[in-house]
Amino acid sequence: MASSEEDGTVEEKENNNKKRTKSTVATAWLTFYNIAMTAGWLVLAMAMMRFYIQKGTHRGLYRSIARTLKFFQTFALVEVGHCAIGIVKTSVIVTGVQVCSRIFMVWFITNSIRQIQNEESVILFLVVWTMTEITRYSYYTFNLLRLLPYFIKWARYNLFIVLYPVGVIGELLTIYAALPFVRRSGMYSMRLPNKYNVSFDYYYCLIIVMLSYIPLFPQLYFHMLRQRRRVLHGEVIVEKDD
Ligand SMILES: CCCCCCCCCCCCC[C@@H](O)CC(=O)SCCNC(=O)CCNC(=O)[C@H](O)C(C)(C)COP(=O)(O)OP(=O)(O)OC[C@H]1O[C@@H](n2cnc3c(N)ncnc32)[C@H](O)[C@@H]1OP(=O)(O)O
Repeated sequence: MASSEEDGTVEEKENNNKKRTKSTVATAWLTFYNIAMTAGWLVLAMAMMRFYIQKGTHRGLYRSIARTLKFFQTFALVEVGHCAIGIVKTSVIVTGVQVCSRIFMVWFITNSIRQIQNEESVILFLVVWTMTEITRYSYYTFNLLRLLPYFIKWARYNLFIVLYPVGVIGELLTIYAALPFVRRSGMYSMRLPNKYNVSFDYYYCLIIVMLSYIPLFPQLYFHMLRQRRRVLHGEVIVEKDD
């Protein structure tokens, strides 16, 4: 009897130790990841400012930062993994929609269609994304290190109120500007007849993507408003599971 109780205690201790090791590894990884992402977006911010100060125009700005942007925005896919394995308490769906829509904007719109790279709307969403990500990743970093200054917390949970809709406007105007080029070039499209007997029109796909902002964006925005109430005003929010 005594020995089985002891066994139970040993097992519990082992489990607790395993959990502690896991959470130390997870915290170390997240700290490294968030520092790297803050640095990446700071590099982008500085590159954009330097370009604009030196050239006095936004023309050519996208090309000059394209590689760094593609790298850091694509690397954000790791965040979907963080949610999936449970090391951050965030919905896989909410994070997945946010990250995938950004990756789509970078790779399948801005990077693929040279003719729209100098649109003002591209600069609009780039500036907004950069401000958001510097704030967001530095918030996570300082939070993990338990050194969070109030102004970063305030910025994380207030700036999005304006930046989120402005970013969406920049993204939608960019996709809209891409439509005529996509229609004319027939890019990423498959017309019948072909050996797969499949037809796909990227032009209509982009229109569907634009329309999908109508149901999806409010969900992300209200999610952030709930997070804001929880973090800044201490409200207890019961979120539905994925
Ligand atoms: C394939 C084609 C797809 C086409 C789809 C088309 C539809 C698109 C509609 C979508 C439109 C999106 C537009 C968008 O791109 C525009 C912009 O971004 S504009 C710029 C403004 N943007 C923002 O402000 C972004 C706001 N969004 C986010 O912050 C995140 O993306 C979001 C996933 C929404 C964040 O939600 P989350 O639940 O993570 O909130 P919290 O930050 O409060 O975190 C909750 C807890 O998790 C901890 N956490 C999360 N991540 C980390 C991390 N990396 N390291 C450490 N800890 C982390 C966080 O600390 C919280 O923990 P605790 O509660 O303990 O404090």
